[in-house]
Amino acid sequence: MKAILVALKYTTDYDFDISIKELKELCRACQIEVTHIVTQAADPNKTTYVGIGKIKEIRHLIEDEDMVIFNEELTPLQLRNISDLLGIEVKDRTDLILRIFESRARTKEAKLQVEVARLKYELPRLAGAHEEMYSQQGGSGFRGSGEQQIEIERRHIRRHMAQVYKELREVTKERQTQRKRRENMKVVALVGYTNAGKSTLLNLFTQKKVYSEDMLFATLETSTRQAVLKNNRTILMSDTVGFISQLPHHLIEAFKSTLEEVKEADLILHVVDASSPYANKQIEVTNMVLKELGVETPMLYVYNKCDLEQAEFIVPRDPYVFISAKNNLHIDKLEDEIIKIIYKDEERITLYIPYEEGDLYKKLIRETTLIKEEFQDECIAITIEAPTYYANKYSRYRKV
Ligand SMILES: Nc1nc2c(ncn2[C@@H]2O[C@H](COP(=O)(O)OP(=O)(O)OP(=O)(O)O)[C@@H](O)[C@H]2O)c(=O)[nH]1
Ligand SMILES: [Mg+2]
Repeated sequence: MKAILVALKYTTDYDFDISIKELKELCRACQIEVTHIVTQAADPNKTTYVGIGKIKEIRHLIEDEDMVIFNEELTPLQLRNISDLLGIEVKDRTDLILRIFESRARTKEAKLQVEVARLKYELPRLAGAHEEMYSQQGGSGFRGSGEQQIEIERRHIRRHMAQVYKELREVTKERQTQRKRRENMKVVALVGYTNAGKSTLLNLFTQKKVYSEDMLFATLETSTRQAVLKNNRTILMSDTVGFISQLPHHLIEAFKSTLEEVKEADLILHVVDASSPYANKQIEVTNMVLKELGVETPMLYVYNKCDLEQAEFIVPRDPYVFISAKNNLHIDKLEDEIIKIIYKDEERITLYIPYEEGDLYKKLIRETTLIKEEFQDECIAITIEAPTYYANKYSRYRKV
């Protein structure tokens, strides 16, 4: 499929460049070939987004393209007017992002979340499409029945939406109960701009395959895996959907429940593509979305792709590490930092476990960090780093 892209340049040049580059990436992810990029330095026009002169210019450009794609979410009015004027399919940035999410969603929850976002986007745009259709068919005479038809469709969508919401609530509840069974394990969430390298890092830690690709939004679901750190502690690591500037609001809403896990994590690894010329901006966008979600979890900045040259001057934000997930560089240092942060509230205790209580010994080894063990006559003396409440819970083992 081929498309002409249309963008307004009314913010600073810098943001404009990022956003055009991303729109092209979004097209690539949708297998759409870009033939022209039409820009205009102006504020958005209420009725046609770009000026009417630009619309004419676009109309002249159209040859064998299938659609014209606008760089921002168009209002229902703009969408209808532009479609009328151009006589070709008109899409916007939100529609592209929704499409990508639709094609990538795998779990039931992600599918339902995207469906909610899609329905919310479509509902107010329904009228536009139909009015156009009916006016083409027979002019004003059909108007009455056309409006009736729209009302029927609207009601249908609303009913469907209520059904999807209900299903979504059930699925979310199910996942939340599963999450409660995570024992004593610490949870580390990978968060960051799309294509930063989150899935690559998760793979490295868990040695299991999570889909990773040089493409926007390769990951849509929060996939959680166990990883064993070098202090032998098992943690849970979750991968999340990548962020992007101008992420449609409906999508943030829809994905809120998935991102709830980020809120409850013990640590966020904010993965940054340090080779991107837009690294600083991408950090800001990600932090803004997190703020909107009310996330206050401790954060460690992970500047990834340090094997490549830095395209932008980066003043690292504390605390931070520079790594390369793909080339396994400085992962040791990253692990040290993770351990330092997530186990900071633990204390060192020595317990004397009688040989008969081998199961307790195994449990403690699994749940805590073993510092030293000594096989004595009647018991094993273990020095461990464990949550502070362990001292109380196992007080009877603190003396021989
Ligand atoms: N050069 C280099 N490339 C890397 C590094 N880490 C990841 N990549 C590449 O960056 C691309 C994106 O990696 P992913 O792990 O899929 O990124 P992501 O953050 O999960 O992306 P989304 O799922 O879209 O949010 C892939 O082509 C990786 O091979 C690195 O350290 N160096
Ligand atoms: Mg990913």
